[in-house]
Amino acid sequence: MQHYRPITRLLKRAITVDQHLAFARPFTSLTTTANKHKPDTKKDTTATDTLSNRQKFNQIQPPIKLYEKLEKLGFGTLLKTKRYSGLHKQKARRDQQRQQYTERVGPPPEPKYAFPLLSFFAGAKVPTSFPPESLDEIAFVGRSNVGKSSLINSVAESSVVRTSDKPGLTQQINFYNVGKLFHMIDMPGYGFAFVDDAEREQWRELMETYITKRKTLKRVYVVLDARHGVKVADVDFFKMLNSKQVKFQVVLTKCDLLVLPNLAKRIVTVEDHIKQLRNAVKDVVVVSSKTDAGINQFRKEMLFLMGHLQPKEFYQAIQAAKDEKEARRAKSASFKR
Ligand SMILES: Nc1nc2c(ncn2[C@@H]2O[C@H](COP(=O)(O)OP(=O)(O)OP(=O)(O)O)[C@@H](O)[C@H]2O)c(=O)[nH]1
Ligand SMILES: [Mg+2]
Repeated sequence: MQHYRPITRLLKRAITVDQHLAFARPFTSLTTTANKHKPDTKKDTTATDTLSNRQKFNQIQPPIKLYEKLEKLGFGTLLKTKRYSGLHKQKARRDQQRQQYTERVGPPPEPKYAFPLLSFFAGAKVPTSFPPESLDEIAFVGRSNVGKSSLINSVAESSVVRTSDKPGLTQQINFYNVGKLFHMIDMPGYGFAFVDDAEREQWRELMETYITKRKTLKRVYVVLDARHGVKVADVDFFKMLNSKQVKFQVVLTKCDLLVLPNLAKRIVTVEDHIKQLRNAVKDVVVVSSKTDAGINQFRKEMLFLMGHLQPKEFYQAIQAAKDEKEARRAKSASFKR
């Protein structure tokens, strides 16, 4: 009889935790269909417990709003299949309402936001080589090979930052100057398996010192590969940032490699992970450095965060000047021919 006591206690705890989660979830989409029907029965808890992670992932029902946001950012469209017919009906209704609104007010023009020229100005392997604190800073961290360096290139429309398809390319903290507005910081990847323990510990200490001691650091972007989502190393890093009271936001990259429904489900799972962390920004950034989907919006958010977002007309004028220059060049090229 003594052997069964701890197990029963554990089971009871599992049930209360599951019930707590079911009620704490802000979206109905977060509850899997299994616990949606009967959230508070003992039988049902064991049914969800037996589901594999893949099955739980497949059962997530992201809200229509999320699909609409992703379509607008350029991550493809929802297939017109029977499976998504309910969502399509909801969408058609909302489209009609929106059309009526734009007929009255006119469509909102979204300019192309731009960063000034990106340049490398310092690299640090030890904390003593950090450059002096001057402009505000944004840092990009994440596991190796998730696409941190590519993301910096993409937002700055640059090729200054070195990238590679082999993990572990960035091995020091690199500081980049964005015009003379602010700095972007590229970090080595954490949880990298191919370096020895001593080196991994040295990188961890270096990153932790930078993140916790740097007064000019305004935001840490934790980059995740959208295909893999949150891994154990990421959870540890989230906890570290949260305990040190460092404000951070999750960026899902390589989103071009997922179909739209899976991308929406991935976002829901990531939001589920960070919702309890006080220092996490609840909005998840979704981008692809390859197709540039979501990059313009991300650029706008960063400019706003750094206090350098100009009125829309500023960017519209830059774009108009660029288009004019391009048209003139095309005209003279055709004339020469
Ligand atoms: N399809 C796709 N590939 C990407 C994207 N972003 C990065 N990659 C690829 O992912 C690989 C790794 O990119 P990096 O930017 O070097 O990754 P990192 O996180 O800086 O890696 P470490 O410096 O090793 O920590 C490269 O082959 C990139 O071309 C993306 O949005 N979509
Ligand atoms: Mg890198």
